[in-house]
Parts: sequence; structure tokens; C-alpha cells
Amino acid sequence: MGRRNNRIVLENLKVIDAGAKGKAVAKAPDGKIVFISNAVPGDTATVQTTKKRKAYYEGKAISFSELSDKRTEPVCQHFGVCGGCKWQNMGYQHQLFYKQKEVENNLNRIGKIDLPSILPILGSEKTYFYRNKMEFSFSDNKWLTLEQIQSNEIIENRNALGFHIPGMWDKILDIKKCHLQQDPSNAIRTFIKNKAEELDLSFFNTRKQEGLLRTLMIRTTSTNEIMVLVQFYSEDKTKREALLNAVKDEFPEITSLQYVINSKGNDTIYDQEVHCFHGRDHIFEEMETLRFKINAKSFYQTNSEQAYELYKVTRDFANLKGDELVYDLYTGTGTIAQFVAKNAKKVIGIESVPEAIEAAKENALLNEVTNSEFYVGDMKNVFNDEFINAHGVPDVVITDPPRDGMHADVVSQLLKLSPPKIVYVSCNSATQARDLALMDDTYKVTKVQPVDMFPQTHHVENVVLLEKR
Ligand SMILES: C[S@@+](CC[C@H](N)C(=O)[O-])C[C@H]1O[C@@H](n2cnc3c(N)ncnc32)[C@H](O)[C@@H]1O
Repeated sequence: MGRRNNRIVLENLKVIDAGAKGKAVAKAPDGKIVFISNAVPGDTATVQTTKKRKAYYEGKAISFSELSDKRTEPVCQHFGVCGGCKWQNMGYQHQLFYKQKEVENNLNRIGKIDLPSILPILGSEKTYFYRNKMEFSFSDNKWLTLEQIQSNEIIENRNALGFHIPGMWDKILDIKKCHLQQDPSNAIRTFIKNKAEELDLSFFNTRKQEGLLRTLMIRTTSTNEIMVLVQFYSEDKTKREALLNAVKDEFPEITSLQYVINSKGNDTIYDQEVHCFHGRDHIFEEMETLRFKINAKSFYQTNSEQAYELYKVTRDFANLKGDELVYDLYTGTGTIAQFVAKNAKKVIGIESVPEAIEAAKENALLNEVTNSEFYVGDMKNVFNDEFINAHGVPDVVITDPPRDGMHADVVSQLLKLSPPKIVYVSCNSATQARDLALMDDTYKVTKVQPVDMFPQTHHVENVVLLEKR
């Protein structure tokens, strides 16, 4: 162990695993665990620590004496600076291995429950260009790389259109090409940046809260529809129209060109009026025989192809016969509810975002799904005895909570109702494991299927079937 700049340098650590938040894992000579960014299991790395805690260190690999055979060349020029695809330097089969392992570890270590053998993770056919939604920020305070700073070159144009540097709210990495969204996403972003500069539209400065252009959202669908939304800080009709007309003329394939004027302190558009500049105010995504109308504020799973795989697993696990009352908790825009509706007597979706419930109802009408109902509210308040008395005791519950998992009151209510089957879809197997442990006396886990929705990242979805003991 050596010391440099008051930080500990740990030399020649063998990286043995990939851990939480996608960090590589090694053991320090003093026995503590070291979580390392920028390394791959199988590497031998010298690590500079950035954080020291009682049981572990956090740090960054600064050199390697041995490179892992699990490594692969990252395709993206922004890898290592952009926080988006931290596992791009690891082969996809190895990414899948560590995702599967994370699910197994969480269910075993946190859940401490009897498990069936966990089904092999469903990998994604597309490992790049799989996202249907990207959001970029404009900034007049571009992040400079170490090379740019060291070159002493005077950089006059500090405009950027890209992503926040991890942990830095006011620094934006100027993205040249992102490998996550299909064409023409990159072409649209590049055109908008260049055109904005040509037309002299100022880029936002978050600290000073100045500048005209704030954010850009691009949504694409598997049916090749495109939505583009530009967020401005203030109204300058001449400049706004000049930019949006140029975008419309350059990309006639855009289905929906919209804008927002948002002068408040943060970028979220959810409390803002969205104006349609050209085309429709929505696009359509399709899944099997269903069509989903998506507007600028709608939630839709960001990997459409893998969402279809996830929903198929959910439907298989539910194994509906047609006479069941199904509850779809945390229904979002009601996509799972509508996906399983034709196999059920009735489906009831509950969700806290009112706009999502409006969209769920609209999509159900559009899809002629007549046996679904949707209700809005916080789950722990809505999913109560009064609601059950009014709507009936479920035969099957599908639950797909956010990363925090289910509120303890929701778990208690599930146990009280104890439907024969619960299908638990989760984007965080650690909180899922916690909830499964709470239900273990009443429910046996009979199937577990991890699904990869986000290649090149450590994130993994997991579907579990619980059957009443
Ligand atoms: C992981 S998403 C699932 C969405 C949906 N099942 C789908 O596949 O598109 C979780 C959903 O839970 C909703 N949500 C979060 N907290 C909630 C709460 N306390 N009560 C009800 N819904 C909540 C979110 O708005 C989000 O739509």
C-alpha cells in the first residue's frame, strides 16, 4: 500500500467480481473490499482510493498490470467520461453472467429464501441502439477532457449538447455520437446543435439561469415514428421558429415536433405546457396487436423489444385461464394490464401519476380492451380494504414497483388478501429480495427469470412468480 496526495494507492489488486452499481470488486491487503470504477473482473489493477469507509474502499483503476480476457474494446468515443454505458469495456456474455449473478446473490443473501433454479437471463438481441428515448441538455459550459485542458489550446466555443457528467449538475459532455438510440437520433441532435449556433441561439447556463436552449428529447418507435421536443428557457418567437422550421425541413420523417417554454429552476417538463409545432402531439408504439399512444410526458419502457420479452415472461408466469380478476399494481400507462387483459376476466390497474392513468384509459379504448379499469393514487393509500370491497379480491396480482420496491403497507395488504399467485416484476432485485422475504411464510418462489433491458449497463430486471404455500 502506498500513499499519494493523501489518498491511498493500492497496488496490483486482482479484480474478482462485479458488484453493486456496476463497480468492479477486489480485496485490499487489509482485507477490506474495494469497489473500483473503470476495471473489469480478471484485471489486475493499481487503484487510487477516493473514499474510505469502515468496511470498504471506493476507488479508480489508474493502471493495469494485467488485462482481463473478459474485456472488449468500447465502441463509443465517450466511454469512461460519459456515465451512461459503464460496462461497454466488458463482453456482452460476461455482462449477462454478472447480471444473473447479481440477481442470484440478492435473492440468496438479502432474501434468504428457498429458491428454484434461476432461469438463464434473457439477453437482448440488440446490444446497442436499443433505447427509444434519449434526453440531452444544452450548456454553454462544456466539460473539458484532461487532454483538452493539458493542451493549453484556447477553447472559445464552450457550447455542448449532451449528457451530465456523473455527479455534476452544471457540466455537460458534448456528445458526438451516442450508441444507444437508433438513427436518425444522432443526426437530429447534431443538426440542432449546429443550426442553433448558426442562428445564434444561446445555450443554457445552469448556474446563472441564462440562455435560450435548455433540453432536447428524442423518442423513436419500432414503427419508425419520431418525436422531437425542444425545451426553451424563454420565448423568442423569431429564433424559436427559425430553429424548429429548420428541423422540420431537414427531417420530414419527424412525426411530432414539439416545444416547451420553461422558465422555472429545473428542467422537468411534467408541470409544463407542451406545444405542438408540427405534426401530431403524440407517436404510436406497437406490441403484438396493441398500439400505445405516447405523448411527450408519457412513461414507456425505454427498450421496446426487451419490454415485449419482459411482458411475455410476466404473462407466462401469470398463466391466466380467462376467469381471473387480475390487479396490475404500479401499472404506469397500463401496458402490462392491456397485454394480459385478453387472458383475464378483468384487469384493474393502479398507479400514482394521473397523466399515466389518463393515457392507460385512452390506450385501453384505442385497443378496444373493454375489461380493464384504471385508478390513480399512492398505492399504500389506494390499495386498501375499501378498494377491495368495491372491486373484488384478486385471483392474481402483478406488481411492478419502482426501484424502492413495495411499501410495507402494500406488502401487508397483499399478505392479507393472499391471492393464489403474485407475479413480481422488479428493476432492483435487492428491494425485491427484501419484499420476498416478508412474504416467505405465505408464498413460495417458484420461478425466477432475469431479463436484460439495458445492455452496456449493470441494470437488470427480474420477474418472480410467487405461489401460495
Ligand atoms: C417500474 S414502473 C412500472 C410501469 C409499468 N408497469 C410498465 O411496464 O410500463 C413503476 C411505476 O410505479 C409508479 N409509482 C411509483 N410510486 C408509486 C406509488 N407510491 N403508488 C403508485 N404508483 C407508483 C410510477 O409512476 C411508475 O409508473
